[in-house]
Amino acid sequence: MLSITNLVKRYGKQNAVDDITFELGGGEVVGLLGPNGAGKSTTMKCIVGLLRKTSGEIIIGGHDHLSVAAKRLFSYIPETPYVYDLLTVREHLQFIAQAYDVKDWKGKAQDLLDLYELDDKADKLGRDLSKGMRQKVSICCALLPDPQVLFFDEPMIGLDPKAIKNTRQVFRDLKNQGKTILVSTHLIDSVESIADRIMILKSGKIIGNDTIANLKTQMMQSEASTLEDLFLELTKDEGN
Ligand SMILES: Nc1ncnc2c1ncn2[C@@H]1O[C@H](COP(=O)(O)OP(=O)(O)OP(=O)(O)O)[C@@H](O)[C@H]1O
Repeated sequence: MLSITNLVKRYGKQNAVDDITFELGGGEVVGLLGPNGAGKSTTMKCIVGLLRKTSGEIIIGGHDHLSVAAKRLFSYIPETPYVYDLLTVREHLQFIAQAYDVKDWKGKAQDLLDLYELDDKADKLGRDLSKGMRQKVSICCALLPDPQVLFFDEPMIGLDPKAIKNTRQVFRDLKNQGKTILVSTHLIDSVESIADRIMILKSGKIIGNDTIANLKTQMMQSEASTLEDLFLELTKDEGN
């Protein structure tokens, strides 16, 4: 469903994404882990076309990632939520529904507003929303068109505990519906229970790409007592 070949994104002399190649099969849920500055957001932004890649190929559902056909297939939840200042919460959902031609959108939008406890904020303007509320609106907008592929960049940051719990359930539901999901995070425990596979990015390179089951086997054979410890072990700098 997603195929990335030799992706490079250079800022000046620095390769923020340094020749990475990977695939996500249809229905696969993959966690993209890495320390600060590893290149997770840059990879995501290149995939969704917000940043121009330096080189490489990105194919979504058989289409070049910049084509309209590819864009119809996916939603992206950015690390920093962007909302329109002068649209209300409900108008955001209406806008997405009209842009993506979502049938019977009102009922679906209401379910999302209820799930994320935004119903009483539905008439608030974007500019008056807190960071967490913006994040919730961003997630609702991404879910409304019912895309096949979802790219979540640090989705839990800024959410309250209830919204985190709901988002975990949303992940499980999406997985059961056979959606393909790439979710970037610093926190392995936020994806441990739903991811089929974990990719570890460090200094723009993929240094680990394995199933949760295999990582757990590796964990037992090492000094690590949790996957978090194993992740820290794999990503630690030489000399530390
Ligand atoms: N606009 C930019 N100009 C120059 N360098 C950048 C720019 N954006 C990111 N970088 C650099 O690219 C590298 C990768 O950054 P990126 O934001 O993709 O990392 P990340 O893994 O998402 O980090 P975090 O977990 O902190 O969000 C970092 O070294 C960062 O300093």
